[in-house]
Amino acid sequence: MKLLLVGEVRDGRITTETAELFGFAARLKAEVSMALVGNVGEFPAFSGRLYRANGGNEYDATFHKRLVLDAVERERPDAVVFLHSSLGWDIAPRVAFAMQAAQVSGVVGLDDGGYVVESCNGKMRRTVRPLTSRAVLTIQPGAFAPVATEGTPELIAIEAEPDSAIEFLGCIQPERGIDLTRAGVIVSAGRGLGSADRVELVRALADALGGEVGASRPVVDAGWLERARQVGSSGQSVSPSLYVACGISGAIQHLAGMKGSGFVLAVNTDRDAPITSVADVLAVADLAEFLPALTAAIRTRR
Ligand SMILES: Cc1cc2nc3c(=O)[nH]c(=O)nc-3n(C[C@H](O)[C@H](O)[C@H](O)COP(=O)(O)OP(=O)(O)OC[C@H]3O[C@@H](n4cnc5c(N)ncnc54)[C@H](O)[C@@H]3O)c2cc1C
Repeated sequence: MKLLLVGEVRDGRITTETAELFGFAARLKAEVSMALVGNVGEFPAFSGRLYRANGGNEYDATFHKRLVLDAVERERPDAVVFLHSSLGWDIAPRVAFAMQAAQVSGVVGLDDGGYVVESCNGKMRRTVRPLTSRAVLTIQPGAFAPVATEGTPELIAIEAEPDSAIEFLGCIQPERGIDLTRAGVIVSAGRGLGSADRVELVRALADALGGEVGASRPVVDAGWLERARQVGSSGQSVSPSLYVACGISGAIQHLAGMKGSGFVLAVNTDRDAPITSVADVLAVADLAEFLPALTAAIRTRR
């Protein structure tokens, strides 16, 4: 199987998630080439063809799509693989349409010759198989472990007319108010809290442990905590020595941001919640009872 991986460049560097594309390819034992758009100082180490275009630092869907299609034309892969990122989910359908190829979005696993994708907001999984001879895939960050690759790629320039219907006006930098990446202890709030006032239970435990408060995305979307506290693929990636997940199911997008944690305590009423796959200890309990009891026990020992 031949895969054309579409790497990503941010701030002049290849993103760390790009290595997960190689992890996906390794699981399929596929032959790989890569397309890369943007000015970078160094290239990924692998043996294969690297189709690259300088410029294109300001994202433009039409231009990027044409560059990827130029690489597709030259490489003729069985599948084009993007990350399921804001770039991937914008360009992949355009490339799939141009190739008249099936598209499978947000792949989290491989099963029996098919691709596993999540549905119902991560509560279910489906396995699908493209019926076209070629396919376009996006893979969920965090789903495939990055692999170390080596070698020197053969560089091939790709080109396209920068002919767009959209003018780039500027970027808004995200708020960088709260840096969870350096926290030694993080106590994170999940939707299982049930209501905004229960955030205080999480905050009290974080204070008792001398740690920071984190959150899953629904908690942030509900406005219970600031967006800068979100942990996960579209939030911060953290690696504290202790991570306490309170009422968090363990969706792959959340695990992507916290699986580098040292010791993981999960508090959940569901003993089969996916968070058990990364938890060192699972307390099967109602957090409304468990968190105050744990906080009080820690305070008495200090
Ligand atoms: C493109 C994309 C990017 C995303 N990025 C992120 C991201 O960066 N971070 C992120 O977190 N999510 C992200 N998500 C959302 C993600 O898919 C999940 O929907 C989300 O992580 C679920 O949050 P949760 O675990 O808090 O809620 P749920 O999945 O609803 O889980 C709630 C948990 O609480 C437990 N529970 C309920 N009541 C109690 C109680 N009283 N006591 C104890 N436990 C209880 C339940 O058993 C359940 O396991 C993203 C989704 C997409 C599509």
